[in-house]
Amino acid sequence: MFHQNYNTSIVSQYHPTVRKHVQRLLTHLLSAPGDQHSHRHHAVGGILMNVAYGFDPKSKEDPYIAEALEVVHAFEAVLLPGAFLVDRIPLLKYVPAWMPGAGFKRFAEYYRNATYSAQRKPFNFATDVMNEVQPCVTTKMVDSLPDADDPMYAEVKDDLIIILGASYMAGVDSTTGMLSMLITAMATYPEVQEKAQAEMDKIVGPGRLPDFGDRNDLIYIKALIIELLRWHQIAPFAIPHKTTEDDFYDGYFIPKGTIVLGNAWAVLHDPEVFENPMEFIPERYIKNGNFNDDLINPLDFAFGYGRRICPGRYLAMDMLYLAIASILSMFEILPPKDATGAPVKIELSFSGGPVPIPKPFEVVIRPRSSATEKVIQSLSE
Ligand code: HEM
Repeated sequence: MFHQNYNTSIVSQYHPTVRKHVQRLLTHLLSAPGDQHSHRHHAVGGILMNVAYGFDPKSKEDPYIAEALEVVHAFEAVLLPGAFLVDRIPLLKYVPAWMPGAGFKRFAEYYRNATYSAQRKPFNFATDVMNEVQPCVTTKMVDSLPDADDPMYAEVKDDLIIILGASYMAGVDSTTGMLSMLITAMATYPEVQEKAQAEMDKIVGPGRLPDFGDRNDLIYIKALIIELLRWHQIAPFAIPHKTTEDDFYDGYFIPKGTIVLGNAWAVLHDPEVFENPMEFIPERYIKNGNFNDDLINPLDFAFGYGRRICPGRYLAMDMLYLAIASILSMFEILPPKDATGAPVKIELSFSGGPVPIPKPFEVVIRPRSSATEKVIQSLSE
């Protein structure tokens, strides 16, 4: 279902939705730049909900989003190795839920219910008012469900509900996190920002927003986005995989059932391959004015591997492209200043665990000129 609805040829159908939410993001950044983190989060969440369920969660307090986020954050907590005592003392699996040490059982029970509700409510809403929501993955997939009296109906419908829920839950913090990296990189490397904006001015011009049709001509922006995925990964070890059969790799025997972690960070920061790997240098991905295909491409690592590779990667790349190109064409991003007026270096801090999400940070975002301010004002819905 995921690959069918989020594959490379389908995601262009979602461009109007991506465009609408990115434009709303720009107007929010203009009117309340101090809330930039929550604006980005809301824009990405809006796209994912819109694509999956066909409704537009305009308010940041949308109850479906609030419920889903609670589950997202619990999921990120449980991915932490050793988050629960039972990880270290497996015998605790057999004690009753009320006993000390069995907090994981109460946690699991609470979040099983919360997940059930967060997945079903938006789905039920969309299917209850099918004629009012926009065509979306739900409306399309409900049509392909078996008849209600078919013995497979309940199981297939349940799978659909879970997968639709996963699209929001897996996509929102990861994509917003990459946009946090963008803001940090731009405030830290002003010369990169200037080059990106110079390209934008040359190819797009000052009087309009960039769109998907400009993508192939924006070589520097492409290199910048690829460098962003190399510089910081949102899940540097992906999700732990388990071997399904005995294997040999590079002379090592790997028995069936081994937990394997792909270390994207090590590959993408190898000083033998990438000069100054900790620095943000989009130019490394440009050769003779074209995109440099000779270098290891982070797209092969930042979204995981094999059968479990991120199925939302094409939509993620479309969201990143339009949000990044639009923000850079309209806004200037600067580091905050201290009491003496000196720029303060942004030090990113991350939520712990295998999916390290950047925490909100202070930054200055303002329109590049009165011309870009007018373009944004003209977008008001
Ligand atoms: C820049 C943004 C994103 C990044 C960097 C990212 C990265 C990843 C990574 C590394 C994995 C683990 C893959 C593995 O274990 O091999 C993953 C899994 C997943 N991602 Fe993404 N992702 C992003 C956006 C999205 C979006 C927008 C969606 C939904 C539309 C999504 C849906 C999923 C799902 C459902 C899985 C679990 C797949 C499975 O276990 O079979 N992701 N993602």
